[in-house]
This record gives sequence, structure tokens and C-alpha cells, in this order.
Amino acid sequence: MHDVPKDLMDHIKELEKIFTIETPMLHQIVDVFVEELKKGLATEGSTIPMNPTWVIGYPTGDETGTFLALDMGGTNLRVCEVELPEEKGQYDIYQSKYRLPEEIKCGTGEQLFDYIAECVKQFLIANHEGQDISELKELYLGFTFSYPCTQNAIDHGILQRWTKGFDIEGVEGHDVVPMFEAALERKGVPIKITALVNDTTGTLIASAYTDGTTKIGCIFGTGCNAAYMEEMGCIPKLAHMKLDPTLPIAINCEWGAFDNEHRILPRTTYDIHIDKHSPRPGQQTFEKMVAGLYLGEIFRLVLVDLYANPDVSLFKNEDISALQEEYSLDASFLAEIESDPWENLMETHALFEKKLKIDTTEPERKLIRRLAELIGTRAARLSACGVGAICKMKDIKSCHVGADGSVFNKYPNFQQRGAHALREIFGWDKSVRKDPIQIVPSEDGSGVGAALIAALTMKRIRKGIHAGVNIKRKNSLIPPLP
Ligand SMILES: Nc1ncnc2c1ncn2[C@@H]1O[C@H](COP(=O)(O)OP(=O)(O)O)[C@@H](O)[C@H]1O
Repeated sequence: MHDVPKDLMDHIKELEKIFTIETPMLHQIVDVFVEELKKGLATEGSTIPMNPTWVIGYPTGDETGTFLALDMGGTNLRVCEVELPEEKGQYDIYQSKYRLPEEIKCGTGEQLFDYIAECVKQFLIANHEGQDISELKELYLGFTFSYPCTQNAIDHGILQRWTKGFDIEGVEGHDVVPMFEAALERKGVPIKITALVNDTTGTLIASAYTDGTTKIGCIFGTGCNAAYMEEMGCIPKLAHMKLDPTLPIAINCEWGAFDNEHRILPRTTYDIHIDKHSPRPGQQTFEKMVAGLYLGEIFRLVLVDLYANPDVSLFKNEDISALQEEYSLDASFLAEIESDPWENLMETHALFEKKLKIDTTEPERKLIRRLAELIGTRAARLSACGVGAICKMKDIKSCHVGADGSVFNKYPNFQQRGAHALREIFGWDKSVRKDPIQIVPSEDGSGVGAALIAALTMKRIRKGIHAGVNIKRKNSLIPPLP
């Protein structure tokens, strides 16, 4: 970068210092992460909640039939119909995508559930032409609701708190399943919610269905989270239930809350700013450093800060009012900058001109590119710490980690950077020809995974096997404990 003026070069160095996570820090973060995962298994209400999902074991292959899945992500809403045939590992999927309007994310619970019930209705009308939808009583739905819930049974979930920028009144502290079922009833849609599923658990189950070496499911999208299969005997907080200690149960970690106490993560002033100005300050510390929702905002805050710095000549004589708008850039903006193949970063020039009406110089673009790399690399390396921590805690020596989400699938080099960090965490050198633990693109967890979990649940119900603590919920499909 010999053509970059000294003031910009100095600031690139400063940014490198604050955003780089060196190998020793990776190790320290993993160690604290393991402690916190264990605390979550031991005690209710820990920082990392380690929520039992009541998904008991992996699919065996004899789950068959047609199931619905509804995926309420942070950005989109998707309705799927999944056919599971006789052959294990196979499926057919039909789906429609709907945008979640911004105003819904800050409205009321009734508005939210009415909106998604209407999407389900429209999907059924389109996919069951000629059929009366009020007759579709035999369809069962896996509801992928990817927000931290306390689950006492698989078709039950009390929302602990909204994440990913949602702030909908009247839902936190309530069971979301009856709220959604009431909305379906209002719309005249008679389907039953068989399972409330987190996208991470769906990813774990869907990936394990087609790849038996899968041990962890991860999401790197609007938010960031993971799920894995735990033995009941390793969950002290459920010991009072006196269930078979060998019973496998999927745990939704909700690891986005890691380090809410600020013990270890090297937060920059920009991370602190994001937290302070978020709807939930003090929560989701890890997520706010790695998830898609925040990467663009971290990037934007750094540029605004440099512009205001009299010692730096960045965007001088430019109108930066578009850049000053909060959350105006998302992770795809950084992904585009990192994908620019030209030495003079001419695509980045066009991007800034089009999106922000800023005419950039080549040295400015060098700083911009380096900043995007630093933020994207930090996110991938921190994400690898979470994967490393689960593997260390469970003494997993080799496995596939099924991963999904636009950041994982579309952000350039995210996968390679994560793999590199895992090599540093586990100390694999060049003599290890194939990484024993690999994060790989998953099957469709929120669709196929949720449908598989609905199928698994129906199989257990038909066999009369109870899963979950004794709850009294009107219309619950789960039989109470004998
Ligand atoms: N091309 C892209 N590269 C990197 N990140 C992207 C890209 N497109 C979208 N994103 C980010 O991914 C997030 C959405 O994640 P996604 O997995 O698509 O949905 P959801 O989390 O709602 O299920 C957004 O925060 C957005 O910033």
C-alpha cells in the first residue's frame, strides 16, 4: 500500500490493531467460551442459555410423509411443504418466500402472528389448488422460530427476549405457539403446530439426515447461533427430571449472548456504540460482533468516525449524509467490497457512488477494502471460537459442522477464514492433510430440518413416547407424563 498517504496508512494500522484477533486471544476466548457453555448446562438463567429443545436424537430414516415448515428468520419469512419419502436422506421441497415488513418487527404480537398466518394461508391456497384449506387437518407444521425460547416440550416455547433488532410488544415471557395458533384460527387455517424449532436445531437435524458425521448446526445470518446433541446426564439443570442419562437431546446454545459480562471479547468503541444504541443494550455481546445485522453498521461507524477526525483526510469535500444514516449498510455491502477484483477497486468506487453518493479516491478505497477485510475476518474467527468451544467441551475430535445463513454462504472467504482459525485453535499444522473438524454448507435446516423435527415428533406421539416436562397447554399434541 505504498501509494496510500501516511495519515490513512497510520489509521489502517490502528484499525488492524483493534480488529485483529491473534492466535493466543483465540485460545483465551475458546477457554472462556467452554466455561460459559458448561455454566449454561448447569444453571437455569445463565448468560448462554443452553436451551433444551426436546428434539430427542437424530432422524433414523423412517420419518415419512408430508409436513409443513414455516421459517421466521430475521429478514425473511418462508413457508415450505416438505415430502419425506421412504429413502433416508431424500426429500422434496416446495416453498414460497415473503419479506418481513420492517414495521412488523416493532409492532404488536397480534400483528406479527396475523401476518405470518396470512402467509401460510396464501401458500396453502397456491399449493393446494382445488382443495378447501379448512379441511387440511392432517397437515402438521414445524415452526422455525429462531429467537431464544424456554421450551418445556417441543410444541411449546416461552420467548425469553427478542434478538436481531426485533422489539414486538406483548410476546416476551409468553408461549408463542398458542399465539400463532390463535392467528391461524382467525384466518381459518386448521393446521397444528407440532414442533417449535430453532434454525440451528433444524440445521443440525437436516445436516445429520444427509451427512452422518454432522455433530453441530450453526447459523451465520442476521444473527449467529449453534445447536448440538447433548446427553441428558450432562445437563445438571435437568437432573431433577430423572430422565435416562443416555438420552440424546438437542441443545440450542443461543451463544449470541456469550460474554455479556464483558470478560474476554476485545470490543472496540464501535462495538460498544452499537450495543448502547440497540433496542437491547447489554445483551447479545458476541452476536453484535459477528452477525450479519451488525457488520455493515460496524463498518459505517468506523468510516463516520474517521471522517470526523481532523487528522485523517477521508471523504474531504464530500457530502456524507447518506453514510450518516444508521444501519444504512448491511453485510452484503461489505461482501461486495471484498469481491471487487480490480487493483484500483473500481467496483467499490461505483458502489460508493451509487449507494452513498460519495466519490472515493483510490487510497480511500484501499482503506475501505482493508476495513471490510478486518471486520469480515474478525467475524469469521470469532465464530470459529464458538465451534471450537463446543468441540472442546464435548471432546469431539472430528466432525462436520452444518452451517447456513447468508453470511456463511455469501460473504467472500468467510468459510476459509473460519477454517484457518479452527486450525489455530486446535493446532493442526500442515502435516494434518484434511481438517478433522470442518464447517460445511448445510442442508436446508429451517425448511427440511423443521419438517424432519415435526415428523420425528409425530412418530414419537404415535408411539406414545413423551418428550418434555409435564405441561398443561390447551391443544398440546404432547401427551402428559404418566
Ligand atoms: N451477499 C451477502 N453477503 C454477506 N452477507 C449478506 C449477503 N446478503 C445478505 N447478507 C446478510 O445476511 C443477513 C440475512 O441472513 P439470512 O441468512 O439471509 O436470513 P435470516 O437470518 O433472516 O434467516 C443480513 O443481515 C444481511 O446483512
